[in-house]
Amino acid sequence: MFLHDLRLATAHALVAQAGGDMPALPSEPPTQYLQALIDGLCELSLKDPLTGLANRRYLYATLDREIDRVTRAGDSALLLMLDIDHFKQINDAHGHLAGDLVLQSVARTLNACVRPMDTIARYGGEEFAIVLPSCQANFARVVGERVRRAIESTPIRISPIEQVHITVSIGGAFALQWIRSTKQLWVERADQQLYVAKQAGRNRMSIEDQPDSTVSAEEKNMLFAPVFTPSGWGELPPLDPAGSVK
Ligand SMILES: Nc1nc2c(ncn2[C@@H]2O[C@H](COP(=O)(O)OP(=O)(O)OP(=O)(O)O)[C@@H](O)[C@H]2O)c(=O)[nH]1
Repeated sequence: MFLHDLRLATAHALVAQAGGDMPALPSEPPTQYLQALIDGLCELSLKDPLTGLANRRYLYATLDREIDRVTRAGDSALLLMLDIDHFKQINDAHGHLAGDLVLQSVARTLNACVRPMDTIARYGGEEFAIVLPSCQANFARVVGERVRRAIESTPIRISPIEQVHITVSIGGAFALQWIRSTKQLWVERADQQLYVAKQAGRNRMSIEDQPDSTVSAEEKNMLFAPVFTPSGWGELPPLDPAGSVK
C-alpha cells in the first residue's frame, strides 16, 4: 500500500485549514506525515472552532478523568457552568457576528482567569464550563467571583465604533468524594446552581456546598490499608460464585 492510495486529501485540507502544522504530502517515509495528520484530526475533534476552547467531547473526557481521581483519592474538584446573561439581546440588537465576537472575547477572558491545569470548554451556545481539579471549597467562591468580575469589567469591541458590556451567571458543584457518580449528574448539579443564580437576578454565582462525604475517616483508611484475614494481613479471600466470602 502506498501513501497516495489512501484518501487523505480531505483530512489534509481540514487540518491545514484549521491552521494545523501540516507537512507537505511526502512520497516516503509516511510515518511522520501520518502522525501529524492524526494529531491534527484529534485536535480538531476536541476543539470548539469558534472560540478555540475545548468542546463538549473533551469536557466529558475531562469530567470522567476527574471523577476517577476524586473517587480514588478523595481530592476536591469543582465544576463551574457559566451562561452569558441576555445573550439573545446582543444577537438581536447587533447581529450574529457581533454575538460571535462576544463569545470569543469571553473565551479569552476565561483563559486569563484560571490555572493552566484547569479545563475551559464551550458547553454549547452561550454556555461555558470550567473544570478545576484540586480546588478546595474556600477557593471555589474566590475563583467564581474572579471570573464574574473579569467578564463584567471587560468591554467587548463589536465594531470600530461600538462596544458592549456583558455579565454572566455562574453555577458550581463539587465532584462527590469517595463515591463514583456520573458526569451527567455532576453537570446537572452545577446547572441547577446556574439556574438558582439566574433566578436570583443574574450576574451572580451560586455554588453548592461541598457535599459531606458519607465515608468516615476510618473507612477511608480501610480503602488503602492491607486487609486482615484469618491467616493474617494480606489479600482479600476470593468470592465464591454465590457472592459470599470463603
Ligand atoms: N452569535 C451566536 N449566537 C448564538 C450561538 N449559539 C447560540 N446563540 C444564541 O444564544 C441565544 C441564547 O438565548 P437564550 O437561551 O434566550 O438566553 P439569554 O438571552 O442569554 O437569556 P438568559 O440566559 O436567560 O439570561 C440565542 O439567541 C441563540 O441564537 C453562536 O454560536 N453564536
